[in-house]
Amino acid sequence: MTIQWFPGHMAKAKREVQERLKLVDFVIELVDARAPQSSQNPMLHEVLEQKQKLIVLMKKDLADQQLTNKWLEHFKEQGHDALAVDVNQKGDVQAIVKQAKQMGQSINEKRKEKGIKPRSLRAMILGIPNVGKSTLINRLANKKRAQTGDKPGVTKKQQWIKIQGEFELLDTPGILWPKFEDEEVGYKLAAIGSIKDQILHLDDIAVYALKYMRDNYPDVLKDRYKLDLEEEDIVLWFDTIGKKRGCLASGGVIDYEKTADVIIQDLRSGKLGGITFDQPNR
Ligand SMILES: Nc1nc2c(ncn2[C@@H]2O[C@H](COP(=O)(O)OP(=O)(O)OP(=O)(O)O)[C@@H](O)[C@H]2O)c(=O)[nH]1
Repeated sequence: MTIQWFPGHMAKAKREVQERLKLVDFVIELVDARAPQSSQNPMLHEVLEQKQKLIVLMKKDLADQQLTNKWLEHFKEQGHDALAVDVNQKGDVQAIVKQAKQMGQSINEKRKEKGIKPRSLRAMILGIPNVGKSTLINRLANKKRAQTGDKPGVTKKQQWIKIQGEFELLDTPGILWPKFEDEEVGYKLAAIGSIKDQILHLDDIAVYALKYMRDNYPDVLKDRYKLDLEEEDIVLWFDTIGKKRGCLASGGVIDYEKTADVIIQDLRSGKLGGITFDQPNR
């Protein structure tokens, strides 16, 4: 299933999340480490009200490590607990459990001060499509549970899962829409695969990504694609990349669509190294 975010769907998603928020003590907000700002839901803070949250920057293995560290500092300066993870690293997943345990303890201490009996704390995972919600639930539960997929929009069903005796996690994550008012944010989200490829043209996404890399990661383009960055005509960049990667149509002409696809797949799979599209304090 792929979600298309029409106003009706957005209102329904908001309502569902608000309902389920009543059941939990804190939330684990997932953002994509490659675009920690653009991959936040625009109104999450409003929905959360006073609820404590742990921000988890997912897919750190695909992001620029230096910027990930800056983003962590940035979120901490804002008073949030924040962590960056690669779900394939057990230690990273364990760090979430440890942090959640600490949050639970501090919430329980506050309860105690108010004369409320401490109890096992409950949490839910929230995030935009394809950020890694189901994968993280699976890893935390240490089981193959929720269905996961490469395409945005594949999560269902509901139950509590005990996480190492430390807290209880709602089996179904809350899915919220990404930001899409701003065109540049749209390109960033498309580049990292958070919105459907059909919404923006593949070649426009590739052009956006190439220009961003020219400005922020020039060495990647020089090393990986041997591009002449003095050359301003992006079509010639496509020619170079297309030729190098065998993206040819009949008659030996460059297939630009195929070339765009190669660029995007290289980017999303991490073949170009860690790339991050949002910079803190910019
Ligand atoms: N490289 C990398 N890939 C990850 C990581 N976490 C998740 N993924 C991949 O991201 C893709 C999407 O993961 P899902 O768990 O299906 O994402 P979701 O947020 O549940 O998606 P929806 O069901 O669309 O809301 C999958 O291909 C995962 O393997 C990570 O830390 N690193």
